[in-house]
Amino acid sequence: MKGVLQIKGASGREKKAPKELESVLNQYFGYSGFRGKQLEAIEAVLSGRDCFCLMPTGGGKSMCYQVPALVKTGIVLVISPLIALMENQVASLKNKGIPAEFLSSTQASHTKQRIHEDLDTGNPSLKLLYVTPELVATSGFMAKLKKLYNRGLLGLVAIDEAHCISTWGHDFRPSYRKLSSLRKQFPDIPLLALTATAVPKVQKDVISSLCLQNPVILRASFNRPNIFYEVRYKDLLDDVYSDISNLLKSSGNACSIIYCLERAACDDLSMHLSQQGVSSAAYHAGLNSKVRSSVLDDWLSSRTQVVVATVAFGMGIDRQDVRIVCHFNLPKSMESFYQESGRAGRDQRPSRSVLYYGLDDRRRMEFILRNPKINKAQPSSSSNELSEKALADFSQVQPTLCQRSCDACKHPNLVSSRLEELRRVPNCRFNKISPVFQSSVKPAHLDTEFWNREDEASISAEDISDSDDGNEVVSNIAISKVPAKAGLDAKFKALERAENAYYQGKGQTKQQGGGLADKKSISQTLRDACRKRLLDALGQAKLRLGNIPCDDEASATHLETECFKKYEKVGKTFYNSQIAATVRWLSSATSSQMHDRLHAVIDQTKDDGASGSPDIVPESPPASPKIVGTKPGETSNYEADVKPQHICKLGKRGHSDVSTEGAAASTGNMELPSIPTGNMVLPAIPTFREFLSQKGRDRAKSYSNSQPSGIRRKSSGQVDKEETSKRMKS
Ligand SMILES: Nc1ncnc2c1ncn2[C@@H]1O[C@H](COP(=O)(O)OP(=O)(O)OP(=O)(O)O)[C@@H](O)[C@H]1O
Ligand SMILES: [Mg+2]
Repeated sequence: MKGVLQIKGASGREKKAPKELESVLNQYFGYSGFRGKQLEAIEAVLSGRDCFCLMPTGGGKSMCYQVPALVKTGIVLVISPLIALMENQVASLKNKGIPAEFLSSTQASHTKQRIHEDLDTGNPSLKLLYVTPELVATSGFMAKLKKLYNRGLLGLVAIDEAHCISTWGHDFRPSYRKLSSLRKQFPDIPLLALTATAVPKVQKDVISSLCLQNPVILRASFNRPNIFYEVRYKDLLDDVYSDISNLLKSSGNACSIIYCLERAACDDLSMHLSQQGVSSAAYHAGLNSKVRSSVLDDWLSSRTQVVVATVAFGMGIDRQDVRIVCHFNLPKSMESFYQESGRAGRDQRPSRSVLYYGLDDRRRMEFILRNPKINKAQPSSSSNELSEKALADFSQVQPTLCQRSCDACKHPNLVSSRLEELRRVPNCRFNKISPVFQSSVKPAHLDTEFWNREDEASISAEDISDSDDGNEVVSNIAISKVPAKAGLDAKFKALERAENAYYQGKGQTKQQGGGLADKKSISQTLRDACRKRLLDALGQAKLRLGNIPCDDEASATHLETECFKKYEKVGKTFYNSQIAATVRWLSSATSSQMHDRLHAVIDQTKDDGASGSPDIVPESPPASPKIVGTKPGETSNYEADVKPQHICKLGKRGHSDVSTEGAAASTGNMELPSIPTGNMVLPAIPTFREFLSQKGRDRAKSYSNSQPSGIRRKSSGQVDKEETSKRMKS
């Protein structure tokens, strides 16, 4: 050891000047300064206070107890849920010359003995001891801790991944419950609870379950600005395996993790990737520990580029330069998604999260979450409640605007058109549900590992343009840049380029310059027309939903003003798109969503019976992400099933925006067939592609597109009804 600072004095309060702490950080870890809430957490525990520290994945929570271990008298006991996590941290600390060990069933008995002997001495050399919650629960080990405590040698107890104590958390571990006695057992030793969970309910639960006393509560920002979030739609891809292998190849050997729901899918995908020349290996609990260990070693040392794994891989894996995290299947909750995707870019460098969204996957996940027998970790007594909770968590995998740190915000129209395609493509498939969701399917077939770490424990239309005139450019895309026969992909690519150019070039400059070319401005005539359009859609919605106590005119004005305020500086292209998105939203919103979005108008109607005015649109949206989606137990009709979802990170503004739903937007006033929803016939909204077609027809009369949508798709070579039905049969 490089000479741990020798502290004289009792183990309770040992305050250190920030400068001193920084020098320890620098000396042992080579970092120049503290991140996030590290310093506050360290100071809290050094002053003898309990502390609840919430920092994002990769935020540096470990440092909150590692630095105190170097400046505090006695041992820091770290309770950690995974052996692999402990192994990693201990190895890394030892490399830095810091005396650390872990105790677990996997340790050789002579190693355990040596550790115990050291603990028994009057002056243990150990500074950090990592243990599992299971071990802490044993009377033998508790007796040992008591001895240490009585001798003034227990300096701090850190509970890592503390959300595991909460049944509301995404990683509940029953053994964590036993940690509730720590506060009583060691009354004057600071307890430090660390987690990256973003759910307030879980946070409260952690604090109360651990009986933290008057804790210092620290919450760092959860934004991960270096991660770009993107969703790809399986149902729109010809070959998802090729797509994923191209993604990985184009990243140039970047270190990556792909998460799959099932073990077999890991093996299968890994094999495909290897065949395509991508260095990959599968990792899941079905492999023996030797194999898993060697897969992990190879990946950590860059001999393998990609690990294709179930969730058994990851918690605590500290590889800083993971550039891509893919979800081959939907994660089970927003929290899980945040945690798993958060394994990318721990070095703060630009990284990607790519989620492959499949409609079958969604149904599959809902099935699993509803089925307590598969959901192994659920205590039987509360399985229904937890199933509902799990489904509610899953439904949170929903839109939230993040201001261009995700595909929906950076390429709204691209996402819009894809979502639109998705909504229309697999119509027939929705009616013939994938066999796995039929009641005859036996849960046992699902070899999933998404829930817990048992194995480890036992062990958007006018559109964005690159010219001043959105219409012109969109037409150009439709006519010249992308030939009529070009594949959908080529169109998407062209759109992507146009969107990029918009943001990189004039679009932004203009925005910053504070002026819009006249042709981009939103005229009063346009606004009136849009308001009328919204009014019609609102009328339809009220017919469908019944009693919504809002004044139609006021509500339409309210919604139109929302769209206008949002895009007045950007121009009519975005504005139109947003209006179309809102029309779409009206065609599928539930009563509660309507109440949510129109609450200002509804309240006003209730209060004074008067119509609302545009000015009642709140400038600041609600502080917490709003869930916009199918609630558990809600209808699973066509609209609900294909309800577009995409994942955004928690926004920089810390709020969601209902209009993100508008990522499914399209525009134009073309005649299109209506979309049946239940007993209702809803107003049809043209797809973006249809919009392109319309524009092309108007401009050059060369982009004939008057056939029904199914035939057009076939000509585009992307989606073929016959093909779809063939796929269904096979
Ligand atoms: N102050 C700092 N400056 C630079 N890098 C840091 C700093 N503190 C920690 N790190 C590094 O950041 C990486 C992530 O740290 P750590 O594993 O503690 O994150 P975490 O918050 O525990 O994440 P997770 O929730 O995934 O466990 C580590 O490699 C760590 O060395
Ligand atoms: Mg950690």
